[in-house]
Amino acid sequence: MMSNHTQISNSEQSNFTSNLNSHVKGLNVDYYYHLGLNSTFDLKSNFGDVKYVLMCGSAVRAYEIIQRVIQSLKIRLPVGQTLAPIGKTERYSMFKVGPVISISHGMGKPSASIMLHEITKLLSAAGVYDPIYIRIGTSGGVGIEGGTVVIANGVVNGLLEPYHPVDVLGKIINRPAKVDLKIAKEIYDLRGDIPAIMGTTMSTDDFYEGQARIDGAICDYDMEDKLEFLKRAYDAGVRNIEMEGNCCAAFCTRLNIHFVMVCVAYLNRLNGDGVSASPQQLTQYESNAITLVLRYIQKKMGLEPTCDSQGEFSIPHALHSKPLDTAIINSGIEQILTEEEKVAK
Ligand SMILES: O=P(O)(O)O[C@@H]1C[C@H](O)[C@@H](CO)O1
Ligand SMILES: O=c1cc[nH]c(=O)[nH]1
Repeated sequence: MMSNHTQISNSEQSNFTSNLNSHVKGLNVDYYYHLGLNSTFDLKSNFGDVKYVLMCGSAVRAYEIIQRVIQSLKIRLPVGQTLAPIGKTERYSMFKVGPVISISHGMGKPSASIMLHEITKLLSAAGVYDPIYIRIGTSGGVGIEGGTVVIANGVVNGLLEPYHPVDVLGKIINRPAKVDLKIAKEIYDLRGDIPAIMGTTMSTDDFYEGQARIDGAICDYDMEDKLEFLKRAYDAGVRNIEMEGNCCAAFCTRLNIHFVMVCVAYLNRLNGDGVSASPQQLTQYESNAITLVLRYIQKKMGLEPTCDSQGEFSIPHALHSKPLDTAIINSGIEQILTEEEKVAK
């Protein structure tokens, strides 16, 4: 069932800079404080060629994504150079190769919103004209199986409304949250062997009560209430639930920036709440969403799509999950052993 909230936003080419806060233009120095950068850096030569801004919650995934970008766009780093995050990394991790930025936004809308303000001002100062922002996330599926990628054709908040409410000067502004349907459809058409659907994504303010889980530390409803809500969401077109999409969509809609969201489902929330898939499975699930986006970028850059659904690079599982019994203290330095290393010992 298609969403009631399916909407098209954004023109073919968008000069988002003309929509930007005019106060910023009057600043001597603009500080992108949480990125650890400011407008006195040579932004034009370092960021002027950016076209794609890939966003995700986790810093580890941002690194994985940029590694996969390097491979799929066949970019060769200058000999002797390795990839390093740009700016400071306490809050976000940002990487750039060619026309692609991969940046983490942390968990939840407040964190995502700060990153969006700062990266967008930075790109504007760098002279970037028409960027495409793509959130590559994880989510809980509603009526779909783990591993299925949902390309959002609409975004709603936890009240099932197609807005992102923002508190400004003591009042709530309900900003419309739209996705670029043309790009979303183009990505969907590249799904090939990857299980993918288009559907509405619900963005909540919380992982537990906000997503109708019954396994949080607080829960004032029962299983029947939970399923009633999830079924109501399903009937409204919702196919997955995450925590940043409506904020990103509303931000981009307000500035006329192309925005799409590609989130893999970790589980079917109609069957349970706990994320019980193995680290290997979760890596593969995340890879599905990354692969789809890389296929799109390859196509736009006139390259043969080379990404198979297994991914060409994956995070060592040890980075995803560090079982307690594999952590040892060695001369004061904590080491995490992989299964292979344990066997070797
Ligand atoms: O991009 P990620 O995987 O961080 O997106 C979802 C929404 C929350 O940030 C987080 C909750 O587990 O995952
Ligand atoms: O159920 C889930 C899984 C990942 N991220 C979410 O926000 N919810």
